Amino acid sequence: MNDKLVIGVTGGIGSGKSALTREFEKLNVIVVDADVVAREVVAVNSPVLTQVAQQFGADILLSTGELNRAKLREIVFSDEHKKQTLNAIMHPAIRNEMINQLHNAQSPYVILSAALIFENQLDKLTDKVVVVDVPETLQLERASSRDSVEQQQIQAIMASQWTRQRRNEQADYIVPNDGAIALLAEQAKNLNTKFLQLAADKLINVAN
Ligand SMILES: CC(C)(COP(=O)(O)OP(=O)(O)OC[C@H]1O[C@@H](n2cnc3c(N)ncnc32)[C@H](O)[C@@H]1O)[C@@H](O)C(=O)NCCC(=O)NCCS
Ligand SMILES: Nc1ncnc2c1ncn2[C@@H]1O[C@H](COP(=O)(O)OP(=O)(O)OP(=O)(O)O)[C@@H](O)[C@H]1O
Repeated sequence: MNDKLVIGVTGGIGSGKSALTREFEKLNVIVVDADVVAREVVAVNSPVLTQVAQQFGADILLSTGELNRAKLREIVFSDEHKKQTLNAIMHPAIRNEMINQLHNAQSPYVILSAALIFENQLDKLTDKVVVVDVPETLQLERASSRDSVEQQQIQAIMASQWTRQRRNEQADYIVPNDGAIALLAEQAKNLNTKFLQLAADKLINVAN
């Protein structure tokens, strides 16, 4: 993405992307988060939410006009075709808004955090990709306790994402997250030093 260094952060559901990017935010790095953008594009009365309601029926909306996320999650992760329908509506809008936010970010480099970086070829927007890596059992445990969602549903979501091995093979950097959260802070600090250098190098290369 032109002269600005973009670092992707990815990992499966519950791997700890948000936990890691919070540490980068503490170092004043701007983070564009796909899950946050995915909520922004379906704001009440937005065109994307209208399309979702047209496809999935008006009862996918709560009485407040907001998206009933739990209901849509149950529908799309038990029916591949419906998931593809939702992805086709939402992913282009998410991508456009993420590009917009990356352009506007004012920090020496910017982070793009998304579970589906490789699946959706969002790595075309990034210079390097960090994979947050945990064993699948831990992913399942952490995601289901965070969201109070049955493990079976988390397993269905995991099955719709790349495997741990495939993701790790594509990584430029791997951050293990099977230890304490404090260890993430240390890893973020070390990577930040590296990325600031890469950002400076990129600026010089673009100028020449
Ligand atoms: C189905 C929805 C409404 C469920 O909402 P809910 O609040 O329960 O989950 P949330 O949005 O916090 O997502 C939790 C995690 O599920 C995984 N996930 C979400 N959507 C997808 C998807 N289409 N394919 C694979 N994994 C997904 C990601 O790891 C994500 O971090 C929501 O996930 C959604 O709008 N999904 C489509 C948009 C999307 O693909 N978002 C992922 C970022 S690109
Ligand atoms: N090292 C850790 N030790 C204990 N709990 C952790 C650790 N890292 C993350 N968690 C917890 O695990 C859960 C999942 O982490 P987080 O929300 O950062 O994952 P994520 O990759 O952003 O997930 P998603 O793709 O679903 O958005 C959270 O409740 C978080 O507080």
